[in-house]
Amino acid sequence: MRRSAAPSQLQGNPLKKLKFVPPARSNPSPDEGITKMSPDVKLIEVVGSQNTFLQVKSNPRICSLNLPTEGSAREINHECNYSEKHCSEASVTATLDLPHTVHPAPKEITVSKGQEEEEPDSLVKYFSVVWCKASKKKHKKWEGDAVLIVKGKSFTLKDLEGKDIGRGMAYKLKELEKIEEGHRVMIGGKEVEIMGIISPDDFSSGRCFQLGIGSPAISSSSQAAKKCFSNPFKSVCKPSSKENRLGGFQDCKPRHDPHAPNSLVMSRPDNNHQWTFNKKGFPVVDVVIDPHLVYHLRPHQKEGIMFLYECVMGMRVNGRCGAILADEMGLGKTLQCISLIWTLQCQGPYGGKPVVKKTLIVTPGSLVNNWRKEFQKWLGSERIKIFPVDQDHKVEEFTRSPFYSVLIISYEMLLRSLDQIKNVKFGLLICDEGHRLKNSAIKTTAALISLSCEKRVILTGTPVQNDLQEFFALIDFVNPGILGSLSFYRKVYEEPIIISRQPSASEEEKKLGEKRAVELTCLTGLFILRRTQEVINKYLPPKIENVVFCRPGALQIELYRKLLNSQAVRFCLQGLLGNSPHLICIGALKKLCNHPCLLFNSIKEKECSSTWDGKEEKSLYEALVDVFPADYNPLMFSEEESGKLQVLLKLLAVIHELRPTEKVVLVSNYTQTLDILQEVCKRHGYTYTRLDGQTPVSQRQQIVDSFNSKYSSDFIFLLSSKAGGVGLNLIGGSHLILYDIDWNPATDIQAMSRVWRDGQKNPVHIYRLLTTGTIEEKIYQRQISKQDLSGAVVDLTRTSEHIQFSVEELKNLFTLHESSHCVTHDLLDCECTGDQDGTGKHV
Ligand SMILES: Nc1ncnc2c1ncn2[C@@H]1O[C@H](COP(=O)(O)OP(=O)(O)OP(=O)(O)O)[C@@H](O)[C@H]1O
Ligand SMILES: [Mg+2]
Repeated sequence: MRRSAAPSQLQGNPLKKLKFVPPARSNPSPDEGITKMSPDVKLIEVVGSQNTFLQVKSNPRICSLNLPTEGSAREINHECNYSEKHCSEASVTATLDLPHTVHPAPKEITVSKGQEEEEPDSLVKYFSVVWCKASKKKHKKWEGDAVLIVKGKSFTLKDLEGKDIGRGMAYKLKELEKIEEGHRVMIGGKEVEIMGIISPDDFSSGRCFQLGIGSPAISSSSQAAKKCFSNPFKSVCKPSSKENRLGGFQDCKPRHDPHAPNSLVMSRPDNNHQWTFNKKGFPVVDVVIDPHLVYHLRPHQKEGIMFLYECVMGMRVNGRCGAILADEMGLGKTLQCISLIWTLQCQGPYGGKPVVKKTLIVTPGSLVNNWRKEFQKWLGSERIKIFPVDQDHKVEEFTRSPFYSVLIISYEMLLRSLDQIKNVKFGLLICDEGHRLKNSAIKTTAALISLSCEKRVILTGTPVQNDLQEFFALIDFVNPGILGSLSFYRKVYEEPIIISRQPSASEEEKKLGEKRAVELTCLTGLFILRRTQEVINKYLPPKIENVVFCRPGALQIELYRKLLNSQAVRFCLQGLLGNSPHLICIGALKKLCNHPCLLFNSIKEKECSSTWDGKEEKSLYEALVDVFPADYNPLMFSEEESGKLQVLLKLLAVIHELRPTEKVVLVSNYTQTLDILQEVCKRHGYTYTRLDGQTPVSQRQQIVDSFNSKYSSDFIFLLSSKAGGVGLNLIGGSHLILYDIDWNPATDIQAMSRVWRDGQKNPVHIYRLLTTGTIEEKIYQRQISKQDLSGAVVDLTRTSEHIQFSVEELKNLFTLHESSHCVTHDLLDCECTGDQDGTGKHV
């Protein structure tokens, strides 16, 4: 029988050959790497002010130092069961919150709901097929590969993007018995020829669809992935004499001695790699990391460099040279990349020829200078010539000069200078804080894709966690096409995974979704590496987290009640208004928690503005102004009006007095709040510096450096977390106060990581201020439960605008608990009555 070949048949039928070897994990298994997030918590009541401290000990070695309590506070509970109630186990293995257990393939799998209803118990079989339109022609022109699902008496034909392309019902038993290799059958106007059997496992994992996306590359790569990552030193290889004889390259030596003690030698390319990339037959030479760098590297960084090297060299996934380094904040992603760049620019496995000539580093504007400093710190100024683009150093200078090999530029500047940058051939592209590329439609992503550089690395401490489309965009950026087209990805991975997570999902749907998720993790795990802060804990000083519950001031309570009684809030609760009015209400309550004068300013602004944004907002503010004294002047605000501000001032006074050499980073999400905090600093004579969205990029590093310097006289660093938080090193401060709370725990974690990172010398104290009984406590509770659920990092840019609430949730949010000292503590069902002294005895 002669027949034309369908696309996949041109290279034989890979499906028949396809033998999937599950890739070894480059990450620790859940058991190895579980991060216990369960904090040790202490509640501490600050006597006199009735404010409550909840102390979270996140490091078991922490000494129980609690500054503000000295002389003025007593511990009221330390036996509460908090850690059990709020503990969560963080998955450290991937950016996706996907399950990590592989369930054995079920013998019987049902595939679609419709069919399941008709024939719940029937056996399901899967076949790889080719199909064409039905015709009487002897020699068929096969149009494509497909997957045939035979369930009971019904057939479903799916193309390799997972879409249904044909269905047939009520086949005779005789017909069904004949279904085997070479047999032809008609399905929905299509003629189908059976090519082979697909195992239930290959179907449920989705691997059978990978024919369409070049699975051979992926499967062969799994060998590379099997390499043990835990001991990079094992792979030290001697150059073989046979290779050295090849082409008379006997003199080709590694740049550094691969046999020296502690040398870090990169993996040697296997035969496949040599076949593809060493056509000229250069001798294979060991690539050895500069011992000067190795001396400083932490074990996880050595591992990370090996991983990056293998990825960008195309050793882990054939023909793909992208990687995502998603280590948590502060793990030294910069140093790992610098080591990679320095290595690739000087060395290579084939004849020792450098792999990369020029590297492009794209980073947020505030970090351009940080990269320059890190290069200087690790490599000095002589080894490598870097060119950071700033006001005085334009891209043209780089493009004109052969002198520089590394261009460091901000995302904004990249867009402006794209035409010039396109003229340079970059061998390596590094995108720092690359989670911003999660949207393939944005200009920056399109611009970077247009650069046609194959070796792409995304660095991110806050990878996209649960949004499968954003995940796709990041993957597709570093390794274009590896997950197939977007429509394929949606059908084969996203849809089954999402369906399986819905409460209404059937057992089969759950299993299928889980399988697909595992498969997706396996595929992407080859080139994604994520380690948690656990790995550097032992190098860092202890961190003590305190959650401080602050009683609101009298004016705050009165205004809060009024706001909750407003028509706008009532309408929200009745679900009567569209147009997200609840966000306006939430915004007003949050402002009020920070300080009533912020609310006053909003009311006045709205009064003056000729265009009202809507009736709802008007009704929200109505009659509020009457609560303020007639001569209220927001510029002369009183500190007593805000409970949190009062606590803050006490806290600052204690730190200043007891630890005069230590410095404080004071964080808010709002610039208006920072204005208030700045005014407070002035009033109390505290020296300060400030960085927010308005701070010119060119000045940021200088501000950071001067604060970090031991000669700095600044006591406080005022920081807008959203504007400039990512990537900054603020190790000059050892106390960090979060003045307000964000819906997204990742924003707060970002801020905390500014001080608790490598280089920090003092124990770090984190204080989170929350107004008791108000929306702030609710947001905190939501944060905790969110962490409980995902146990990992979530998308930083997700703001309250994206948050949906049910009416029930809104009712809870819009309730003021006036009588409770600490609603969070009440919810813990803790048996302590709150009267316990620091010795652990009830008094
Ligand atoms: N091996 C090391 N020894 C000492 N200090 C180190 C080491 N590695 C990194 N550091 C320092 O740790 C700090 C944090 O590193 P880096 O800024 O690269 O973190 P990061 O992983 O990029 O975090 P983020 O996600 O917050 O940007 C820097 O000051 C860096 O110089
Ligand atoms: Mg960084």
